[in-house]
Formats: sequence, structure tokens, C-alpha cells
Amino acid sequence: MRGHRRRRGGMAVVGLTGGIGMGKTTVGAMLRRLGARIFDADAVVHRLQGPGGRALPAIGRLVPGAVRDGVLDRAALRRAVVADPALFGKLEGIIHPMVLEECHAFLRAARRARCPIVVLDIPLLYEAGMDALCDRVIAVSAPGGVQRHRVLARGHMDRAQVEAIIARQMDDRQRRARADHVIRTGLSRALAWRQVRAVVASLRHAEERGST
Ligand SMILES: CC(C)(COP(=O)(O)OP(=O)(O)OC[C@H]1O[C@@H](n2cnc3c(N)ncnc32)[C@H](O)[C@@H]1O)[C@@H](O)C(=O)NCCC(=O)NCCS
Ligand SMILES: Nc1ncnc2c1ncn2[C@@H]1O[C@H](COP(=O)(O)OP(=O)(O)OP(=O)(O)O)[C@@H](O)[C@H]1O
Repeated sequence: MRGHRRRRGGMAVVGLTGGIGMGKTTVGAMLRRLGARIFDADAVVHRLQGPGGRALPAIGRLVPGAVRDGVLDRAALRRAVVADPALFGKLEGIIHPMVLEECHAFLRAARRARCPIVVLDIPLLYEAGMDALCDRVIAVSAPGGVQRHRVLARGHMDRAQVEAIIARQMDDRQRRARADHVIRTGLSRALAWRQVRAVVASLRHAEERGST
């Protein structure tokens, strides 16, 4: 538990992490409705890789077939990095420093705007050591079967690709053991809401006591 660390500049920084398809975006949206400002690492990655994105030139050099006329073919990039783990590591080497930079810029802006609670929604929060930026961490979790079913139901990844991504991520049990709060998303949305409200109430309670 990092439960009683001092808040940084009057703002609670909450990490939100979990494996692919565990429910980070869904829980992030609930936290937003309760007043938190969200840093969405996946959305930042998509912007960096989108038309005119900063990461495109380096990705084009790494996987030449993946960038054509300044546009990234996500499916081609996914196939290439899943087939070759060394390439996956090199792609992360391009993207992660840029995500970290954007995250610091987000935190500076949120502090200037006096946001009471900010949430860093980052799949690889622990793997990339970005939990060091957080006062508390929430892990979202669901049974492995539910996780795989959800990702396959989206229809753009095959079984092998899902397994390759899961293999690159921290084991769910380890993540749950390290986090301050665990939100279970394997049951109904109503239950997830109840857990999210309880976490926010505990943050607000800590604020009143002057610690997180
Ligand atoms: C592998 C890529 C091409 C797959 O693209 P695709 O459009 O199919 O998926 P998307 O980007 O929406 O990611 C879906 C989920 O996969 C997982 N994931 C993505 N990248 C990684 C990674 N390097 N390691 C582990 N899990 C990852 C995350 O849970 C993410 O939420 C893409 O995710 C990518 O470029 N990843 C490298 C950047 C990265 O490390 N992102 C993680 C967040 S910082
Ligand atoms: N509590 C819940 N009850 C029911 N379904 C849920 C719940 N939470 C998430 N889901 C469903 O699971 C799927 C994955 O959720 P979500 O997109 O939030 O996960 P994610 O962790 O952000 O995924 P990714 O790592 O791929 O970005 C979605 O279809 C969502 O509707």
C-alpha cells in the first residue's frame, strides 16, 4: 500500500492499469464522470501513430511496409511485431519515451488547472515504471477467459495475437498484488460502478485528512 503518501501539489495522481481488455477504458470513463481528468496512454499512442504523428518516421524505418504515404497500417504493424518480439521491443523503445513526455506535459497542465484528481490510464504502468508518478494505483481485473472473449469479440485480433500481447504484459495476479485498489470488471457494470465510487470516496476522505 502506498496509501498514506503526501499528495503532490494538492493533486491526487491515480494510476489505472490492467491487461488488454480488462476494462481500463470503461473504468476510466466512470472516473471521468466522477470528476477526474484522464490521461489515456492508448489514445496518445494512436495520436503519435496517426496521420502526421511524431512516431511515424521512426516506425516507417523500423517496419517499412507498415507506413505508406504517411499513413500507418495498424494491422501490418501488429502482424510484424507479434511475429518478431525483438521488433516489438524496438517499437516500444520508440513509443514509450514519447508517452512519458506527453504524460509529464499532461501532469503540468492538470496542476496548473488545479485538478483535484487525475488518472493515468496506462496498460504498461508497472512494466514501464510509471507507477512512480502515482500516489495510488487501481488495477482492473477480470477472469482470463472473459478477457480473451472480450478482445476476440472486437474482431480485429486473432487468438495468437491476443496471446502474444498478454504474454508481454505483467501477470494479472502480480498486478493485483502491487495495486492499492482492485476493480473487478468480470461481472456487471453496476458492480464496477459501485467499486469505482468506493475508491473515489476513499480518495476524497484521504484529501480531507491531507494525505492520499
Ligand atoms: C502492438 C500494436 C501495433 C497493436 O495495435 P492495435 O491497434 O491492434 O491495438 P491497440 O494499440 O489499440 O492496443 C490494444 C491493447 O494492447 C495492449 N498493448 C499494446 N501495446 C502493448 C505492448 N507493447 N505491450 C503489452 N501490451 C500492449 C494494451 O493493453 C492496449 O490497450 C500497438 O498497440 C502498438 O503500437 N503498441 C506499441 C506501443 C505500446 O507499447 N503501447 C502500450 C501503451 S503505452
Ligand atoms: N464491468 C463491466 N461489465 C461488463 N462489460 C465490461 C465491463 N468493463 C468492461 N467491459 C467490456 O469489456 C470490453 C473491454 O473493455 P475496455 O475497452 O474498457 O478494456 P481496456 O482495458 O481499455 O482494453 P484495451 O486494453 O484493449 O484498451 C468492452 O467491450 C467493455 O464494454
